[in-house]
Amino acid sequence: MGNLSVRNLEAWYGAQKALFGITAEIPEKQITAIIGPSGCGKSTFIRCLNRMHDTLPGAKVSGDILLDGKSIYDQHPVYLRKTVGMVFQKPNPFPSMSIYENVVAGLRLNGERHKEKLRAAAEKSLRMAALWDEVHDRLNYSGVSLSGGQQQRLCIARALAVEPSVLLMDEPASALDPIATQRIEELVSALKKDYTIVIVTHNMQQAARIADLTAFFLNGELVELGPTSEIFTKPKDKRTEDYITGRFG
Ligand SMILES: Nc1ncnc2c1ncn2[C@@H]1O[C@H](COP(=O)(O)OP(=O)(O)OP(=O)(O)O)[C@@H](O)[C@H]1O
Repeated sequence: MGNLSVRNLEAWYGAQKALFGITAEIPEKQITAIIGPSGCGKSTFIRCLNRMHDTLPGAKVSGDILLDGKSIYDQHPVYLRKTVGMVFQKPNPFPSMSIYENVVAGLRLNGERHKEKLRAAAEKSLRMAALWDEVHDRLNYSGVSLSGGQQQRLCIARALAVEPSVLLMDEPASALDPIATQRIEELVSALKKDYTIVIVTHNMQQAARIADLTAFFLNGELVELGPTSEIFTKPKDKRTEDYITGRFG
C-alpha cells in the first residue's frame, strides 16, 4: 500500500500556472526525493499529493493522482490526509498541547476515546519517530518545550499516529542543525520499511544519501525521475546534469 501514480497533473494559483503535465510513478515503501531550484514547483507538487493545494482559495488542479489505483479526487480531503500524512519545513507542534496530546491529536479527531488505545498508539508512534527514549518520562510537558529536532520528530510521530501509508515531507530538516538533520535522515531511512516517503529537499547531498528515487523539477515541469544513483551520475537530460553539477540553481 502507498503506490502513487501521477497522471498529467497541472496546478494553478489563480491565473498563474505552477505545474505542467507531471506524470510520475512513486513506488510504495521507497523514498522519493524532489529536487530543483527555488520556485520550480516542489512544494506545490507534494501539496497536490494530499489535496492541500486544491483546497486553497483560487487554486486549481487538473489531471489525476491515483493512490493504490484509486483517484484521490474521489476521496474526501480529510479522509485522504489520514492516508497521506505530511510533515512541514518548520516543526509545528500544537503549542497549547503536551507531547502526549500532540501525538494523539489526530486519533482523537478521528473519534478514538479509548485511553489504553491512545496510550499504546502514542508510545508506538514516538518509538517509530525515535523520540520515545527522550520523552517517555515527560509526556505531559508542552510540545514546544522540546528542541527543534525533537519537535520535528514529534511532528513525525503525530503524522504516524493515524497510520498513514504515505508520508510527505517538505524540507523537514532545513530548519535544523547538522546533528538533528542527521537524526531525521536516519529516521526517514528507517521509516521507508513501512511507509512511502516523498521528501522535498534543497540539499542534493541529502537526496543522494537517503533517496531511492530522485525527481528533478524545473519551471514547473518534471524533467527527470529515476534511481537516485542514475540521476546523480548519469542523468538523461542535460538540464538535470547542469543542475546537479551546480551550473545553475
Ligand atoms: N500561495 C501561492 N500563491 C501564488 N503563487 C504561489 C503560491 N505558492 C507558490 N506559488 C508560485 O508557484 C510556483 C512554485 O512554487 P513552489 O513553492 O511550489 O516552489 P518550490 O520549488 O517549492 O520553491 P522553494 O524551493 O523556494 O520552496 C512559484 O512560481 C511560486 O511563486
